[in-house]
Amino acid sequence: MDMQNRDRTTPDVHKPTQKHKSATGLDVQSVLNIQQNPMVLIDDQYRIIAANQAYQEAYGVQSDEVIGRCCHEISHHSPVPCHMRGEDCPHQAVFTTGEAHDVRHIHYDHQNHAEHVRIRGHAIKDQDGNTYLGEEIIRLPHQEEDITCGDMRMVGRSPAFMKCLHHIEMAGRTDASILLYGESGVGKELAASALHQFSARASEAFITVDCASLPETLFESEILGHERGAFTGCLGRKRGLYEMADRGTLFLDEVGELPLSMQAKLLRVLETGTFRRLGGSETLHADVRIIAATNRNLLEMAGQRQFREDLYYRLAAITIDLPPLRDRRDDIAGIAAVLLERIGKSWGGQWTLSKDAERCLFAYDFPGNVRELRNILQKAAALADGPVIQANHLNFTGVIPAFEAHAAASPGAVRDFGTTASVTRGGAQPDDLEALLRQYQGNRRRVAETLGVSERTVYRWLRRDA
Ligand SMILES: Nc1ncnc2c1ncn2[C@@H]1O[C@H](COP(=O)(O)OP(=O)(O)OP(=O)(O)O)[C@@H](O)[C@H]1O
Repeated sequence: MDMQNRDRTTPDVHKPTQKHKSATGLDVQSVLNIQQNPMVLIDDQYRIIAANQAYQEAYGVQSDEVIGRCCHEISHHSPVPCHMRGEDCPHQAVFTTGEAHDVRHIHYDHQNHAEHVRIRGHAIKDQDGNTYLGEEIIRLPHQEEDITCGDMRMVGRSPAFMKCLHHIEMAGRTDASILLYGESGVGKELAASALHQFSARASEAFITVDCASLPETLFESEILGHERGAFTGCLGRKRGLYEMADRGTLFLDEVGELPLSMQAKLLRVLETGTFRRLGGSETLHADVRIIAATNRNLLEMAGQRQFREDLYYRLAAITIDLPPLRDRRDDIAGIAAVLLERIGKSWGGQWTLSKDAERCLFAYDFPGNVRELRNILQKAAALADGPVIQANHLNFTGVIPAFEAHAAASPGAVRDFGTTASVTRGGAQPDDLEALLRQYQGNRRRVAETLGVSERTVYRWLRRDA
């Protein structure tokens, strides 16, 4: 907290340490001091009752400067509790359920520097039965702030993203199957890789199966492998992707695109962990953790008999939703900066965004999410005649960014491409693919219908572009 700038009008509440001491017969301060991590005790009105020595040292404050102040004022510099700003609030959780609650937050120190922290909230009772929140704050080293997957970083600081990151971190530590939900380009593959990084399998293989582009005829040989001579033209023995993921993770991307016949075969393998290579007689076993991703509602598909319900439950022990970029606009500038850094490295240049360009991006709805942001930035960097990208370098291909739309009194207006877009049946990718995706809010099925091609073809075009 910025102690210099703190709100001096905050009511001077009772000094609860004394009250608490007499109720429990213990000196709360010295009990908290045993804890090596920063720790605070908070009452049901969000007021800090006590802060341990580690907390005072970490945040450069004296305990009498924080006692009686609201926790959200101190750690978030916010006049309202964090759940009112869309965050996962340990105070709300502990006082509602009485259960311990872990979250990942961004806190601000006394110099207003943001830092990533993990918070463990515990319910603590006094002798009169009153509940308090004991909050242990685990400060994350700088390098753990963004999750790194190879040379990629999962960037974001918005409440929605922090919530999602926390779920990824927690779920990653289990060995359960995980189903990632999210629109196209939202970062599902990156999240799958982060889940693997968090798991005990991190040093083993992470194998991706692109379910949308895997031809039905090759499913068995690709997933299960084959023996020499298993089919015409098959010269050697090959291990399948499932076997290659042994002791590691198999990521089933776009699992909703799997035809029913393949779903049955996949389920059989996942249920038993055993398989036979095509043309082989030996039963083999692999220990594989499954992560799957989709942008489709698999339960709805199950209702329409397009997806096997038993496979759904096998895949979705834990489900994690990845929020679309328009629901975490505060992340746009940070992600754009990282993407421009990446573009600069691979193209040998350096680009930044002008304030106007940043505002423009902030106002845009990004139906294609982070992938679309990356494409827009690539085009802008190519168009810019200097190191600064201006608003007029950003090409939104027919979609009016919300702030311009407000001026035009037609928010979110989209150019109507109708069904007359330059249709390509199966061959080269049509020029209007991106525009159609925007028009249909990333719904690839509708784009495919409009273009008269299969969803898989649309998917393949997108992958080629990625
Ligand atoms: N939080 C993020 N920070 C930085 N880059 C990101 C983030 N999320 C996604 N990206 C980048 O955006 C691009 C698209 O991400 P990714 O392929 O993981 O999306 P997806 O949801 O799997 O898409 P699809 O559904 O089309 O397969 C990638 O280049 C990825 O590195």
